[in-house]
Amino acid sequence: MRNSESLGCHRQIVSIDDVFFSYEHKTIISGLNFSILERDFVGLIGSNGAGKTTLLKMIVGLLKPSRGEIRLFGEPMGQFRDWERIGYVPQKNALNPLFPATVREVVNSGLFGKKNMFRRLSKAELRKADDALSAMRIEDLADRRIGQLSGGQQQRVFLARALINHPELLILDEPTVGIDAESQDSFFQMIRHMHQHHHITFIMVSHDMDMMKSYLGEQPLQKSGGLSFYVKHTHAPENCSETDLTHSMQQQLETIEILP
Ligand SMILES: Nc1ncnc2c1ncn2[C@@H]1O[C@H](COP(=O)(O)OP(=O)(O)OP(=O)(O)O)[C@@H](O)[C@H]1O
Repeated sequence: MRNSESLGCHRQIVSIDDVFFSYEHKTIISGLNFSILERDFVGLIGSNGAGKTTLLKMIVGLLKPSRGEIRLFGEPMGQFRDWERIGYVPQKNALNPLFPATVREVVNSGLFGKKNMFRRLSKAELRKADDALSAMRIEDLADRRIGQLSGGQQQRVFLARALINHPELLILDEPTVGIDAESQDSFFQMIRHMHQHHHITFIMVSHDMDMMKSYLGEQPLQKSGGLSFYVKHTHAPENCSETDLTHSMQQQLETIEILP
């Protein structure tokens, strides 16, 4: 784990403390320690089956560590309730063309969390949905069925869904699988822009070593089992206070406009 003395004024967004995870008797993650700081970009790399998705699922509370603790925004996972602060785009395969939901319905579903899916949306919520659609430049697809879109278009829809609550932490599990090289480039460009200008903290799993290394450096910051963590972290000015940073982040998020 990184030395907390060297962390400046950046808050810990995720801290993973001596975490183990097993499926039945097979140990997948063993004694993992890692901290993710505000505005870090963490690239998670590992071979098939190394445990990348398992780790992300633990961070978003879908799986529970067999041992050890994960804290989110300083709170133990069991007490954490602010799930709208986290956007998660799971690994996916292309949707069945018959999947009935429209793009707008999929994006809106990001607002519901654990609340009733069938309630009416308020005007403010509808505005948030419009903002997310236009940030991803998919307004013109709003009434199309998501199953009928290309892989790259579907990926934008899932990103819009994850962005609808203006998350502070965005977690992406292999977001460009099945997307052509040109669309992958523009996707990564968009992600980099969001990291640099909108101060979102990222955790991204990808098998695209070239992209990861070009943005995050040649060497991983840490290795654990089959997982390698490549990290780009931003340092705040020496004299900043936590209050200043949080305030400036809020201002950024209020005026979020994603694309360069
Ligand atoms: N529900 C499950 N029950 C039992 N074993 C599982 C389950 N889900 C995953 N595994 C196993 O756990 C290991 C880690 O899986 P995980 O999906 O985390 O790997 P990954 O690093 O994300 O791989 P990939 O790069 O292929 O997506 C694999 O060996 C997998 O077969």
